[in-house]
Amino acid sequence: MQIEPLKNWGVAEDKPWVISGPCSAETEEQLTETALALVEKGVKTIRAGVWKPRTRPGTFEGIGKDALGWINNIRTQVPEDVKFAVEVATAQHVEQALEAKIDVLWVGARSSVNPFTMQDIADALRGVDVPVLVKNPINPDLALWIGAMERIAGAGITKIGAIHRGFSSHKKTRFRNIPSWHLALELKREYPELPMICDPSHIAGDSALIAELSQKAMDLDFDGLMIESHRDPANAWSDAKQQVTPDVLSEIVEGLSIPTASSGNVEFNSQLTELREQIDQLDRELFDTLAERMKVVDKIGNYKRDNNVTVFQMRRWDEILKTRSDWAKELGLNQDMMFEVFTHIHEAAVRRQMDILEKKEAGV
Ligand SMILES: C=C(O[C@@H]1C=C(C(=O)O)C=C[C@H]1O)C(=O)O
Repeated sequence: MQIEPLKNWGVAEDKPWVISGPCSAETEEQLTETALALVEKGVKTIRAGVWKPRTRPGTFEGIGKDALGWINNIRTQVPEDVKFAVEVATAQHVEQALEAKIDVLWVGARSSVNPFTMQDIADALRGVDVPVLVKNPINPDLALWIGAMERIAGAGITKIGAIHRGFSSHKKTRFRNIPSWHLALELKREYPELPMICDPSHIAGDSALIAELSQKAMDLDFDGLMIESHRDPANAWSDAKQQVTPDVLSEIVEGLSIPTASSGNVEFNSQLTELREQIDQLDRELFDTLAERMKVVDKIGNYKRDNNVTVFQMRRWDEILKTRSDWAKELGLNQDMMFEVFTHIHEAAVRRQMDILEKKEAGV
């Protein structure tokens, strides 16, 4: 993918690039009042949901094309450098948004999940130069997210960015969509130039968590934030719980501490090098220990094979999870994290023992 660095997009002079505005454009008055209040607070990119993909039919599905006209009326009341962003989900949306000279388009999570939809959107974008932001698909599938962006890039768009809005999960957590930050970080590792925007509103589902998530995004070196705001969140026609007023939005942005990816401080850098050497040493020991553990797993595998005993041992596995969880607690480690680590280790152990068994079955 050929990706133009964010500094060349002409949208964000400072970090973070703040994109804010209502979940849905509801009335011209609501959109105008919200947008003008945001511009007054220094927001340079206003978002507005014009077409709304909703889970159930019969709920408000967006104003549609008329709202694009409202945006153009607002343009006459704000400085020229204020940009407008809308979500597009079909080729027709793209055509209408481009006709209305919308500055930034984004593709939502319910569209990026579908390669056919993405291809239709990409085909409609061929030959134009407009920034396109792609939200992660609803399920935690990094390849699908990358594939969605590749289709946009394939149409010749170079101003491509990713929006991390969290992932649907059956697990009940304090978030509406679980962040799984590691997927966004992995994307950044693969495409270092790719601008990364965090959407704390959809991760949170609750306006009270937005400040905390925005700070986390800054600490993880995200380039921007897309935050839903509304002049009167409690009476919003969609996503009422997660929208904030322009005043609160401004407080959140003002309250952020923006760390840089590196420091010019010599003392800091030498300390960092020393501590990283310690980490290298500890990781090496961790690997040595894991390799030792796998040798024991192999021995057990051989015994199981010779004695016709199943590889997977439920009771032992249960006991391991309980004791390791207690150890994690005792050592101040995150129990969920240790659960995940051990699940992977166990999976690898079972696979090794299965290989041993299969060799027997194949008569090796
Ligand atoms: C190593 C064994 O085999 C499997 C792997 C385990 C492990 O990695 O600790 C535990 C139980 C088994 O499902 C064993 O039975 O002890």
